[in-house]
Amino acid sequence: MRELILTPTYGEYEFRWLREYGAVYRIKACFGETRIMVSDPAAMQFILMSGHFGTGPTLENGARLLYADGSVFRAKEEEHKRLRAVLNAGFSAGAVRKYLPIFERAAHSLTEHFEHLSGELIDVVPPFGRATLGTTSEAILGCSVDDLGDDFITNNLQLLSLASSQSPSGIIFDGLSRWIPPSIYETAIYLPVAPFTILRRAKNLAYELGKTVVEDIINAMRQKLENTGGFYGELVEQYHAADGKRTLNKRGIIAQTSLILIAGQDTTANTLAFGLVELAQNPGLQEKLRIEIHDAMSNSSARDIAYENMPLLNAFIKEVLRMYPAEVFSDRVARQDTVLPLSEPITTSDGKQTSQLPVPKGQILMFAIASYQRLQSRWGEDADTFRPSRWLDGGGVLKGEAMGPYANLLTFLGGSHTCLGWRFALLELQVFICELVGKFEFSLPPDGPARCRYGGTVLPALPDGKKGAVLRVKRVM
Ligand code: HEM
Repeated sequence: MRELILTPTYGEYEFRWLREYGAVYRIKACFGETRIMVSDPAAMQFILMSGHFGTGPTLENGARLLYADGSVFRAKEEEHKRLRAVLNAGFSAGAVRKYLPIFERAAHSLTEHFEHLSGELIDVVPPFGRATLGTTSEAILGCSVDDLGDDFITNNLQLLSLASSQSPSGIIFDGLSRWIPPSIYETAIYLPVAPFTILRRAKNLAYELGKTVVEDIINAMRQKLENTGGFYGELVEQYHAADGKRTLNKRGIIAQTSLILIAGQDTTANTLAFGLVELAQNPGLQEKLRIEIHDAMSNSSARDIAYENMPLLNAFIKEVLRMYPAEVFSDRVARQDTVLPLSEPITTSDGKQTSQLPVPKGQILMFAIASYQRLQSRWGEDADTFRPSRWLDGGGVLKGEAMGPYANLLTFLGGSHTCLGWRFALLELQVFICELVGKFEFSLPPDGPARCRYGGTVLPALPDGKKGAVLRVKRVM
């Protein structure tokens, strides 16, 4: 686990193990436990779709500390299906398209921020994080990032910094936590130590925010005032109009707040930052993309840009999502004795070849998304190279069965817990990239590009290891 998580650059060992041992192999975890790293496509599909696997202890415990009971992430089986059915309405293609003005306003604010600093070196990660927090909050809760209040923003920054810190003791605590009963684990949040104080406060602030938003919407409805409550406004209206079966009550709506704000923030902001770092390393690609953006803008008003008809933009986004999946791995646990089907046979430790791997109940697997997205059998010999043109010339993509909701990638997972906000993130990335690359040139700082390191998700890191990506930003239009 140390080699997997604590390396200065993410994947130093993992991608070597992938080439050496293939798409299924064992790694050592804490206290003698062995986990199975899985990036074989057939096995991953089975893990997602068979119902034989549940979320593993790391993800489950993390969610207990971060997200409210009643949030869609923590819900299981029928309750999860019910919540998804209600929440999907705010994240469908049509719903997300309605958020376009919100994304555009946020993109313009970034332009205003950057143009004052034109020619300077800027850490782009903090403004991106604030922008993505703002779009989610405006689209879903109907309130701007300023409405969230100083306490919320301060705690949000502390929370993200906490999530991005990794240490050997953290790995040991995680290994131990497997044996701690959930009820006891949940009370850990009341321990008087700094990390738990931040987590406790984050949960409380999100609850208070959700409660205020929902109560304001209800009051506005009573007074027959305009409902400006974003998707929460629609949910409250639905609840009052319907019999309650396919809707969420006040408590159910409030419970989604911490999850939705966190899930949509750093994931999207870091993806954007990684994308710009790649462009800064490849000025030719950056210029080609800028030309495509200027062409699209000159042929239509900003509001009518057909983002889906911009081949290089979309190839670029797919390649960023392939190389920098926020959730590089995720733990899963076998709910029963089962057998994993494999796309390619493996050689077991006793020298036998097999296309099926028996997995006993309780075994923890590492669902290795980053490795899957570097499989040479699926993406070609140059799977480790950032090359957006692979999506244009058709070489090295779409081999084998369909995976995930988008572009055969597992960046947004797949199966019943597929990222609720994947269309939201995609349109937001399209809008932000068009605005920023259309107007600014991004180049590298003297000390080179940000690294990619693990901190709960993968994140861009400065030479001292802190989260950040410094770029020289120069206005070009
Ligand atoms: C590039 C950006 C994003 C990436 C890479 C991403 C990735 C993911 C992944 C991998 C999961 C599954 C986690 C697991 O079960 O192991 C997930 C779940 C989720 N995501 Fe995203 N996400 C992104 C943006 C967003 C946005 C913008 C939102 C909302 C505004 C969002 C909301 C959610 C929610 C609510 C879930 C839980 C779904 C469920 O359990 O049914 N995500 N995301």
